[in-house]
Amino acid sequence: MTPDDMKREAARAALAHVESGMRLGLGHGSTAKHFVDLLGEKVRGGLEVVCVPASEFTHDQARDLGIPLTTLDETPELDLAVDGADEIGPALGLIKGGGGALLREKIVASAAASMLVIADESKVVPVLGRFPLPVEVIPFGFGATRAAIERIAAKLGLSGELRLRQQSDGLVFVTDGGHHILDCHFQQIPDPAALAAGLSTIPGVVEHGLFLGLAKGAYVAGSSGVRFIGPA
Ligand SMILES: O=C[C@H](O)[C@H](O)[C@H](O)COP(=O)(O)O
Repeated sequence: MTPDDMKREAARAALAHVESGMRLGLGHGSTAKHFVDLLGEKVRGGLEVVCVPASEFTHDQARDLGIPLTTLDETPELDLAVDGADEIGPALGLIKGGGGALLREKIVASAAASMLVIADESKVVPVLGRFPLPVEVIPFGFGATRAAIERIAAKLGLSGELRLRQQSDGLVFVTDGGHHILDCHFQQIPDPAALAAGLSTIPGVVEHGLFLGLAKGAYVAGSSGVRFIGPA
């Protein structure tokens, strides 16, 4: 099985939680894309759901598949959000935002009664932080915001490069919300809750990619099949 096959199998497992009448949040990324594809097949077969996509990309994919869409303005409460992750750590703590969609993903996940993560086995880690933590920042005051993040990190004993995300053409990456992303190469984040609390005090930080206490379970696919990680 290729890593892409594994992602699809994890997505298929999560699909078993979807019932007619549900209001769903759809995440972003290569694993979430499989979920949306499979959901589209179910919708063509008669499943009735309404969905809030967490990115413009997912919106267009779902629309093209004929999946009924809504917004959090029309439908402020969702039953279930299904999304990928860049890392799955202890207690289902996550790093997300590798694809730049962390802000809308967190808004969508927070509006849902439950969030399920879908991933291949490579995403499961003993300590978060090997994947650079994406922090979404307002362009105004960028230098001051960056310095504030470094100070908060240093207080927690964290160091490493804070890299402004760029596209492959060298232009600065801009999120769907019009913000920039600083990828923080901390390597290890032993106390994610303390870092999340610190980052939330910085005015120029819109949101960060630490998803703590949001996921209720994860379907993780490896070469020997799919396993479920539940709450500790
Ligand atoms: O911003 C992107 C999201 O948080 C993705 O869910 C995350 O990066 C995982 O993406 P993938 O499924 O492509 O590994």
